[in-house]
Amino acid sequence: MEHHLYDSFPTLMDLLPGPHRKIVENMRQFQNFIRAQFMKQKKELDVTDQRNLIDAFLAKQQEGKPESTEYFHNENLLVLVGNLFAAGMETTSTTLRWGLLMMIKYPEIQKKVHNEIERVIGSAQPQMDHRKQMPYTDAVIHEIQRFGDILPHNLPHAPTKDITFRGYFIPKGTFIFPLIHSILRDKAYFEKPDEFYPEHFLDSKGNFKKNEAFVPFSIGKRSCAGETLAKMELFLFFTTLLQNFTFQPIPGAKLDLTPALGVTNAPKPFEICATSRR
Ligand code: HEM
Repeated sequence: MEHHLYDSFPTLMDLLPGPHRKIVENMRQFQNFIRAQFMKQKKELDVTDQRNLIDAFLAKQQEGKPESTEYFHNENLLVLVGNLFAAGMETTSTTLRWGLLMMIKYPEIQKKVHNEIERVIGSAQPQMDHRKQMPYTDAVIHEIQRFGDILPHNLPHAPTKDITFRGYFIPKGTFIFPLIHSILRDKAYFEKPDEFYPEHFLDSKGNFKKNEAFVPFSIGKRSCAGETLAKMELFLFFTTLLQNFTFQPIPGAKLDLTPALGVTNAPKPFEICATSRR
C-alpha cells in the first residue's frame, strides 16, 4: 500500500510519518556508503592500474569523451554499484539461508550431502571441478533454488512494440511480470512441485538430470547477468558450510517454510545450531 502511495504522491509521503521513512533512511545510508567508497577511489585513482569496476568506471569518466558525461556520471555509478549489491548479494545469501533451513528440516538429505562431500572432496578445499562428481549435492542445490523461488514475480519487462500474444493484445510499454513462480511449481515438469524433493533433478540411476523448467534466473536476453557467478558461489559456499558443520534446529523449533514478506521470497528468521565436523 505504502509504495503505491509513494508512486502517486512522492513529495507528500516524504513529509508523512510511517515505516517508509525507515526504508528511505536506510537507502540514504546505503547510498552514502557507496558514494564514500567511490570518492575515496577517485582520490587514489591510477588509470594505468585499475583495481575494480569502480576504478574502470571512474577512468571512463575522465576520458573526456561525450559518453564520459552522458553515461559515466556519478549518479549512474551510484545506481550501478547499488544494483550489483542488490542483485548479487541479497539473492545469493537468501538462497543459502533457504539451503540451511532445508538442511535442518530434512536431516536425512543433509546426511546424504555430507556423505557425498566426504567421498568426493574429503578435507580438501571445494572446487568447481568437484561438482560434476557430486550429482546429489548438485540436485539439492537446484532444488533449494526451485523451492526457495526467491524472485517469484521476476523483474518487470515491457514490449518495445505493440504485440499480440496468444490472442491477447499487449500495447508497447505495458508492464509485464513473467512469473517465475508458476514455472518452478509446474506439475507437468516437477513430480512433487510443492515439496522439497531433490529427486526432481536426479534420474533413476542417481545421475544429475536437467529440467528445462528450472528457470530461477529467468530466460532470454535479459536473464540474470550473474547466473554463472551465482551458481559457483552457491556450490562453493554450500559445500564448504556442510563440509565443516552439521546443522540442526534448536529444540522445539517450528521450521516454517512460508516465506516472509519482502522484495525477495526469503525464509522467516530462524535459529540454527552448527556443530563442527572437524
Ligand atoms: C541465486 C542468485 C541469483 C538469482 C536467483 C538471480 C535471479 C535474477 C533474475 C530472475 C533476474 C531478472 C531477469 C529478467 O529480467 O528476466 C536477474 C537479473 C540480474 N541479475 Fe541476477 N540473480 C542471482 C544472482 C546474481 C548475481 C550474483 C549477480 C551479479 C553479481 C546478478 C546480477 C544480475 C543483473 C545485473 C541482472 C539484470 C540483467 C538485465 O537486466 O539485463 N544476479 N537475476
